[in-house]
Amino acid sequence: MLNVVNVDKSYKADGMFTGKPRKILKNVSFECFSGECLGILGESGSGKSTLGRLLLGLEKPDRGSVLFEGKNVIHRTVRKGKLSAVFQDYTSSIHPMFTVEQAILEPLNAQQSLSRSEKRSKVDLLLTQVGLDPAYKSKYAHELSGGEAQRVCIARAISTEPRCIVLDEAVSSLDVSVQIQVLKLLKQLKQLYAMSYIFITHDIMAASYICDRILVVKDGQIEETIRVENLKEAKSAYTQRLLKSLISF
Ligand SMILES: Nc1ncnc2c1ncn2[C@@H]1O[C@H](COP(=O)(O)OP(=O)(O)OP(=O)(O)O)[C@@H](O)[C@H]1O
Repeated sequence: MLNVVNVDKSYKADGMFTGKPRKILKNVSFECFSGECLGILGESGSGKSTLGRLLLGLEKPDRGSVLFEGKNVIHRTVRKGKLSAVFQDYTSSIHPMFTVEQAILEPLNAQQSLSRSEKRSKVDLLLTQVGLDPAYKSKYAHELSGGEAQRVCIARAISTEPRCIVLDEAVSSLDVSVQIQVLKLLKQLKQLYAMSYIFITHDIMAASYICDRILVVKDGQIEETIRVENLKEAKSAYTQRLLKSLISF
């Protein structure tokens, strides 16, 4: 369904137009299958979020391509309504001047097929599906807790019934107890909407709870691909280190 083929990506060292480019992603190839939750696990700076932006068509690879159902995601029409995202920073993901209803309606408004009243009742349904009372629709972002705000971001991400959601550290900023609730919710919604997830994280516990398969990224390369049930046999030093830290904890 989502195919990454021989992708390279570099950035200028200072992020500007001067300086020597540094290769952040090196010949990355993999596929995320329909209905799968694919984890992308790696330490800070390994290139996970860069990969996430390329998957969403927000940036262009220097070499190679990202194909969604055979078509390049760089074209807006290929990803519109079918690919969506939930990021770590839930507070800035919701426009401060928007009510929850306006935030959820944003992607829905691009859909011509729904009438205004259909869109309104869809907002109520989406809020219920993410475990929030429909009365939340008149609240603003600053009136929400972290967990509530992330639920609103999830409601917005599923509003167009996408085929795939890229979740970049989507639970990392939440309290541990709220993380578990949101992970459970994501699992239920994945079933309900028959979606795929790309779950970007440095948290092996969260990844092993929600993912079917995990790609371990190191220095911009895929070090290992492993099914969650085989995690204990992971070869990469990074994964072994993470597993050990869990056991000693
Ligand atoms: N727009 C940019 N311009 C220049 N360098 C960048 C840019 N985006 C990312 N980088 C660099 O690319 C490297 C990989 O960053 P990236 O955010 O993809 O890593 P990550 O694995 O997601 O890290 P973290 O877990 O800390 O978020 C970092 O060294 C970062 O400084």
